[in-house]
Amino acid sequence: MSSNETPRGPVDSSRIPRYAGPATFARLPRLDEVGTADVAVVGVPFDSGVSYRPGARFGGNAIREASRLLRPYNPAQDASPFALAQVADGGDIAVNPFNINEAVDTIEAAADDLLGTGARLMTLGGDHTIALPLLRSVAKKHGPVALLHFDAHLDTWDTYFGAEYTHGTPFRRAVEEGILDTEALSHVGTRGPLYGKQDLTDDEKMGFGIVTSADIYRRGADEVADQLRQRIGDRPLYISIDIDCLDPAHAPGTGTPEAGGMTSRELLEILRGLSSCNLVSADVVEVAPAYDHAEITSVAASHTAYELTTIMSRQIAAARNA
Ligand SMILES: N=C(N)NCCCC(=O)O
Ligand SMILES: [Zn+2]
Ligand SMILES: [Zn+2]
Repeated sequence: MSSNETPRGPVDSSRIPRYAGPATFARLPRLDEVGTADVAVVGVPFDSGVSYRPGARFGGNAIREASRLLRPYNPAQDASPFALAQVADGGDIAVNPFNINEAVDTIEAAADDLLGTGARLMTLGGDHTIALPLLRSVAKKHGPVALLHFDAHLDTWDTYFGAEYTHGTPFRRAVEEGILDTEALSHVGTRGPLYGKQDLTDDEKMGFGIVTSADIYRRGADEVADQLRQRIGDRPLYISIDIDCLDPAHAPGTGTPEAGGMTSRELLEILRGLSSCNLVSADVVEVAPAYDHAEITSVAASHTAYELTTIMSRQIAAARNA
């Protein structure tokens, strides 16, 4: 979008019922309707990398359906994200469910194309495997990026059944490939049983800091966000949000649930506390609607993507006006 064009916003839900018509994220226009976008919301319906319950291939569309209720003004960040920048729904990246290596390459190539247009990516998964090709693509553009990884799990394990590309291994691969800025890597919301203490030792050696879900409970969202912001500084930042960072009470619809997680309120508040960070792209993954109830998980995921989109839109507008 050039500076003198007005972004095309969502369908007006006070005129056309919000439950009518096909779902795009937040009822935004499709990317092919606007040509190019500042923020492209894209689905990646891929879940061949999961170690337990499948179904995250349906996550993106469940998030789109749940996002019909989002409204255009975000009071928590005092911003109208879809007026500040052109946000559009880029549809789904069609990937091979039977060949993980090919799928990973397809995701990277599609992300290259979208980032090449100047858009930032707000990706809706899919399982966590997809973070690796997305990070590869982002790093081609920005160099090694800071990473905030919200998840119950470390996802820095080595292999499963000898497979390198799985939803439990993307961030180890990313560190090995040198595409992350190892001065600014954090897991947030970590909890639950591990394979052994070595998991933590290995993870620390890769450069990750850990904010556990218990830390968030004890210290509060504001203090945690302050600490994360200081660590990130003005580095280009990628945020990857595995919806299982939330307690199963707040996100039952996911493949590898762990008790004792943060609330959706805590997650949203931490994100709002990061609004000044240079967020270059983000993903929300691991929504598996078959295990969901009353859209609890997909509603939480839609609001999560909305906060992330708001952060990006505010920065795009600020840069444009600078
Ligand atoms: N990325 C997610 N959601 N889970 C990873 C769990 C890996 C395991 O089964 O040990
Ligand atoms: Zn997880
Ligand atoms: Zn994960």
